[in-house]
Amino acid sequence: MAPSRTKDKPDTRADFVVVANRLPVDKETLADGTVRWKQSPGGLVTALEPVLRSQTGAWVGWSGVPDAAEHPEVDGIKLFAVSLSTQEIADYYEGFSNATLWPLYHDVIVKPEYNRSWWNSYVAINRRFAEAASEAAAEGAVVWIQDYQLQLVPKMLRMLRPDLKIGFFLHIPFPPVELFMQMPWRTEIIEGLLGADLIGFHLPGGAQNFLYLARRLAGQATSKGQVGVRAKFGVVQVGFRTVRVGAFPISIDSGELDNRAKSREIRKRATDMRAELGNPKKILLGVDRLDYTKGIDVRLNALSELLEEGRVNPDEITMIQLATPSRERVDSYIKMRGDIEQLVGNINGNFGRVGHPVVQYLHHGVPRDELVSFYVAADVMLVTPLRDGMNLVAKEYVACRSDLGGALVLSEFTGAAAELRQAFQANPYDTDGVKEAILAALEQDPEEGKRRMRALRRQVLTHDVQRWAKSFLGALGADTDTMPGGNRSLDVV
Ligand SMILES: Nc1nc2c(ncn2[C@@H]2O[C@H](COP(=O)(O)OP(=O)(O)O)[C@@H](O)[C@H]2O)c(=O)[nH]1
Ligand SMILES: O=P(O)(O)OC[C@H]1O[C@H](O[C@H]2O[C@H](CO)[C@@H](O)[C@H](O)[C@H]2O)[C@H](O)[C@@H](O)[C@@H]1O
Repeated sequence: MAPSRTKDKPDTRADFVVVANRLPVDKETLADGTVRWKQSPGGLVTALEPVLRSQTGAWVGWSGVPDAAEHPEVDGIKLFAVSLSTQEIADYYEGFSNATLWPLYHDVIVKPEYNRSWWNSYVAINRRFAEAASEAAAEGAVVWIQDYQLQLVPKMLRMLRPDLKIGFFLHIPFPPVELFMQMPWRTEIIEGLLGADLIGFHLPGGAQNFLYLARRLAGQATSKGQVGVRAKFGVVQVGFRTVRVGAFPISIDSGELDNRAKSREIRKRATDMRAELGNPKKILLGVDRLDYTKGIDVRLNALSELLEEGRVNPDEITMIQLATPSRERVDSYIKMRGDIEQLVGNINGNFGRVGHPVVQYLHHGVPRDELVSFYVAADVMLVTPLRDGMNLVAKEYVACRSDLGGALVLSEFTGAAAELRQAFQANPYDTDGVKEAILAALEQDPEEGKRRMRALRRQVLTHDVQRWAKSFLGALGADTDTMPGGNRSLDVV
């Protein structure tokens, strides 16, 4: 992706429009006042950017900073910026989206805050996104709305533009009824979502939870059978309209990543990295936004106990934790950062040597090629969320391992766990279980490791993001003939 210059709002309407809280690029103003655009954080953008590039479409979203109304141009994608003020970012994004909905939908790992002025802002900003989408969409266009920040947009947009085909995809878990019922504006949210023609979740469980709540809160007639994966959709009857509900596990551009990871430059960089780290026997790796859902503390606590018990030798391992800054003004994130950094400090204080910290922790993102080199270099990938909608990092690691090396430790509570069955899976709340999974990954027999990695790669390479988009958009009734791939050829040794 090469963001180039900014321009006026695109003057033609598009037949295919993605609406997401974030644009694929964030605006950054450097100390000398120059402006540059860089890829936005998170898996939603990683997944959708190649999909939109393969279609001629438009993307409606926010540029990540206050009061920015420029419309950057990215690889031919028309970008429609939605401007948010500082107060709106505090109320709609940091408040209702990330201190109410995010924890409620992630098993209330921290306590959700229910604040009426945040809700009012959420309604107002959802209306602004609906108006922007309406402006961007041509007559009869397909509009694909993304994620929890925009759950009211489907209904608002339908009222503005009944001619459109409207899809909605939720990138995070959809909670069970016992938790969702806490939400003071629960009926408004269910009715907002029901404005779509098709509502997608990563897993059948989320779809099932939604169907139950549509029946209970919106009083709609719904199907009762089990929802399948990319098949056997649920149905909600809303007056004369039929809304379909399905499970579509998201993925990555696995073929592209597989090729990139095989390049000579990446291989060499991975070898150099190992040498820079002092050629440890084993490299362990964590790659996450710094978020309390990701269970960074889970893996650090497990590692700390293994070191204390002498079951892992600190001279033989290095753990690298990349932690991209995220939602840094939200209280729970501020506290968690302190907790994680203290844990890292404790491990290094107790088990490190001068020139050899056991855990190398970076609180900033690294360039994509550097990240890919880390994946290639790592012997054990640690993915231990307490809850995660999918977790693309787990799939990226697998896509980078055409050498069939490496081992994946994976929390059962990620969406990815349903597909990556040959990973070393563990319950992140069971510290002993996580320790056993880490030890098993560190000590795996190389032939057994190859067998596992071959099976993981078969799943990731045949279920890529193009297939995800094609299955969702096909079910929505969009024309998917121009979309590439969906069933890339296997390239496993
Ligand atoms: N370039 C780069 N990408 C990163 C970095 N850290 C995380 N990512 C990407 O961010 C995405 C995270 O997606 P996912 O695991 O689904 O978790 P999410 O953050 O909750 O969306 C993946 O595509 C990662 O490759 C980094 O340091 N550099
Ligand atoms: O936009 P931010 O507040 O900086 O957060 C980044 C994104 O985080 C979340 O990502 C989710 O989507 C991934 C792709 O489907 C999925 O793998 C992961 O489990 C989710 O956590 C969030 O849902 C996005 O809206 C944010 O842009």
